[in-house]
Amino acid sequence: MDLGAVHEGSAASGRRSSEPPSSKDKGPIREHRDHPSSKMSTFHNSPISGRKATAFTAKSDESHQALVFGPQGRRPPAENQSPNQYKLLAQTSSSVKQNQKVLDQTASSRTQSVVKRKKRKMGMYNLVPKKKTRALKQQEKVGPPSPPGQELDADEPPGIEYTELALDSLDLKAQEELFSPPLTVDADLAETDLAEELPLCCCRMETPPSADGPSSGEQTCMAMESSDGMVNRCQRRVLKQEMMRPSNAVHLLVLCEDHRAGMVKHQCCPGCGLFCRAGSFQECRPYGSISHRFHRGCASVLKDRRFCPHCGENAGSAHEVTVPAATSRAQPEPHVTPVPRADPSLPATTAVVTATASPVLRAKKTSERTSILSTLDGESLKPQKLKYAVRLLYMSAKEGDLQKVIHLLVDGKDPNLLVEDELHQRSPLHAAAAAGHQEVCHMLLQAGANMEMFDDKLKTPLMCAAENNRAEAVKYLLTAGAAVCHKDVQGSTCLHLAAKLGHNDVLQLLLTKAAKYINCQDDGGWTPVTWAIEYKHRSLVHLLVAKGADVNIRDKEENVCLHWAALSGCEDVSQTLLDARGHLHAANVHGDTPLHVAARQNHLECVMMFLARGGNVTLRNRDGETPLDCCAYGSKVWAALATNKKLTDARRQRDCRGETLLSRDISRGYEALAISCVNEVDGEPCPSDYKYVPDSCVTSPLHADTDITHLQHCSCPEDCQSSTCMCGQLSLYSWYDNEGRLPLDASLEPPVLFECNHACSCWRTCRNRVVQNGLRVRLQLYRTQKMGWGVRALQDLPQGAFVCQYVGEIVTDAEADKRENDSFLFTLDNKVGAVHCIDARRYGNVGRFLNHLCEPNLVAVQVFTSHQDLRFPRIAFFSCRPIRAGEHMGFDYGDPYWRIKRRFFSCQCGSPRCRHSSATSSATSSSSSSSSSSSTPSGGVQRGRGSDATAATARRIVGDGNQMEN
Ligand SMILES: C[S@@+](CC[C@H](N)C(=O)[O-])C[C@H]1O[C@@H](n2cnc3c(N)ncnc32)[C@H](O)[C@@H]1O
Repeated sequence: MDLGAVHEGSAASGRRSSEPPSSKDKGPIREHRDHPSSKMSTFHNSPISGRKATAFTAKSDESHQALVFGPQGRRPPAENQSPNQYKLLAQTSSSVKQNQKVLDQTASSRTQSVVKRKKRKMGMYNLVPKKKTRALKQQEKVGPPSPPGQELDADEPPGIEYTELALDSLDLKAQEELFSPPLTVDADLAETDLAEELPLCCCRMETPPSADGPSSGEQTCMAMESSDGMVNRCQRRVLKQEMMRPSNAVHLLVLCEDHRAGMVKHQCCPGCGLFCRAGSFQECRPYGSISHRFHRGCASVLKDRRFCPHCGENAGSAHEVTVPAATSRAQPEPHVTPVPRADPSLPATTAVVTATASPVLRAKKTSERTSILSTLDGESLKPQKLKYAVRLLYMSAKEGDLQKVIHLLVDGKDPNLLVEDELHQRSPLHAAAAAGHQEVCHMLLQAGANMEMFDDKLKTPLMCAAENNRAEAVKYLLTAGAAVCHKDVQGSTCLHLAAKLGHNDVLQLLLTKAAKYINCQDDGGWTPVTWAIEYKHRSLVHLLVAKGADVNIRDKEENVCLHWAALSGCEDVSQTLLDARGHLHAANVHGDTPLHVAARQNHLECVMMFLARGGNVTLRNRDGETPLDCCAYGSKVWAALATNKKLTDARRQRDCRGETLLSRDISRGYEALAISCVNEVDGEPCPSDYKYVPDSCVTSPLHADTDITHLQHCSCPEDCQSSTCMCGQLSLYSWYDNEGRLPLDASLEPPVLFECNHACSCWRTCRNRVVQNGLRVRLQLYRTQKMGWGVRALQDLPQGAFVCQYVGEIVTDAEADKRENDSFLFTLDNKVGAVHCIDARRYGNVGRFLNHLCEPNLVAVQVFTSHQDLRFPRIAFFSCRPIRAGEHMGFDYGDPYWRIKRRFFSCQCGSPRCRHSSATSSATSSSSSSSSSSSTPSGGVQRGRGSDATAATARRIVGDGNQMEN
């Protein structure tokens, strides 16, 4: 990952193209990553491209539940045998005699049988399900024919020993698979896999001595020497009764000590059973000086390929050897060298088998009197096939061949040796985990495999499983306790690998144990979510972010996740990152913001998204470039950025005029529509010396009549949809038209309205309910030039529209007189009982900001809704003429108000017909002062008293209830 390189190489901008490489080009990121950072498409040197598929078709041999170690294709296990025993086969002496005829069979028939019995291999053991023992016993009798030379007499005595290893104790999925029919072998198996199908010789195995056999003194060696077409039988006496054979294709032989030694040295041809010690034969030398002898026609054949019948190496590499008969016995063993034992003190993780370091065996110079068994049983023999055996274990683990793995593990093969495999040096557990063979992993762990072993790339088996999307294997290894904290050579954890490769299920599994490593940075400073973003694994990004991935962690180039999202052009990912508080204006070491990167990459959607989320088109990087400078002139990205810049500039000019949004809703959500507050005049903050309340309140009991039985109500069965509805004996009918407007006659006083209420028979949706429905008009509180705060409409309003109420604290007249500030007092006087006022000074709604207009566009109307106590009408403002959006709204405070207030200030409504400006007030002062106590100007409802409470002389004009007296 190198945004700087992309930055530099951007074709869109063309910038930096002539510049020498900057210091960032030599940064640790590039050095470490070794990726072609000049191109976006090859951004990471991802293991995706370099990784070869390692998943093979899992092979499953016959269905098995228990493992029975016995001769191939021979007998089912005896049910009464004890588990956990591993014994070489015993064979009765009668069968030995019968086996004599095997020696006459041709080599070609051997190889054919090998091909036919693909799953019945020499040197391998069968797995027979314990529960199927009886059934298989019958099947075996009528089943696949035994190979030539291995046919059994129907009455063959049950003298063969079997050993069972109970698989049902393992509780593995493998049990199911073992019962399933064998899978077809993938035609694309690699050459090495083909080789693993081949049988191996069993030159170093022997049976226990048979009690039924002849005594040693009675028997001569059964070995047959072949020499250029001539076959000679050995005549030496047999000292030991243990039998041997080079392969299961030939019969067991009782041998003299000389031929026992020759057998161990692989001098007996597994194809025909004849010893190759003179004449012409093939010699395979798989590792250094080890020699495997066989006849040309006895090579194992599989898929038209020929292999050494001893070890499975390609027979093409075997050499034709000719040994003169006379010298054959005296020929030394030049190719055999001692085998050093692996140092057990060395840690398993460091044990690597290579061709050059492969130990080879020099067979013990045993005398004929030395027991070959002691040689066979001796540990010194084990490394002889070390490389091959370990590789076989590795390949078996890789292929998921559970039988073979178990066999090799039981045979003592080390599960912790690393094996060279294509690009890697890995342990069998790495291979099994990478291929997703959960049951093989389990078996290897049971055999002592190290779960935390590193391969040559410092990857653990868990990493291999994660990298290859092996969810089951990952789950198993996590359950088994595999550590999740390890880092490979690039500093990647298993989380990085899964995120990079888009392995959703694996990532979810890993997060259950590795959540605390979710923000772990690799050698480039990248976190798992960074990789998921770069490779556009959207669901993984969402998952990681939801699990707490920090999207603002800086990599070594100071990029945050949004830089990478901009680079990959993922608009939705960008959105997710911004929602997770990603820094849109974060600058990397080049000063580039995500908007610079998106612009340079010509990612229009990202650019538009960033702009929509507040991206700053004017920020400059270290080269002085804005995002506009980074994109191609005339492109869509350029157009989007240029348009945004124009709008931004215009807005800034407007901002210079000073309109500032002080509150998006002064009602704090209490009104159905938000009421914003702006100030474009001065620095006055949003009014805060009162509490916004949506309905009038009291601070001392008023005992309003809220008795429901006292309510006038309509008895209309449905609702009062008609303006002419006269339902009931009471004159409760709708003043409102179908649009909810109040038809007003400017020449008449506004009526007192009685809206339908909860005592009515109509529905709550009835048309005669407008004021009680609350605010329905978009209003704004704004700073006026000369009248302090004012209210304006943000929409056009027709005449008769309900605008808002005058809400405040309902107080008695006496209480009102005591109040210091009378600027927000509104008198409620219906000449019924004691007079009350609404004081919006301490508690109020938007109505408290309505100013006086000499040419008002609002009129105050008394309305009763939930009660009809005439002392406490609601004061509702309706538009008395059409109002344009942005128009200042106000009502006429009334002349009595101004007769008091003009001593302190004059009207600033600015109307050409203003009656209370300084100019007009002086002209009218003399006349008004003489008539102040008797005048009853209509329309004014605001109470005026003067700013000095002690000088208050105001008296209320009771009149029609809409006027006030001073
Ligand atoms: C109910 S408040 C209106 C809101 C007020 N403008 C504010 O800033 O809070 C009444 C006060 O507004 C001012 N006012 C209202 N109408 C006015 C006008 N036409 N000319 C001058 N001042 C006015 C006066 O100070 C008056 O006492």
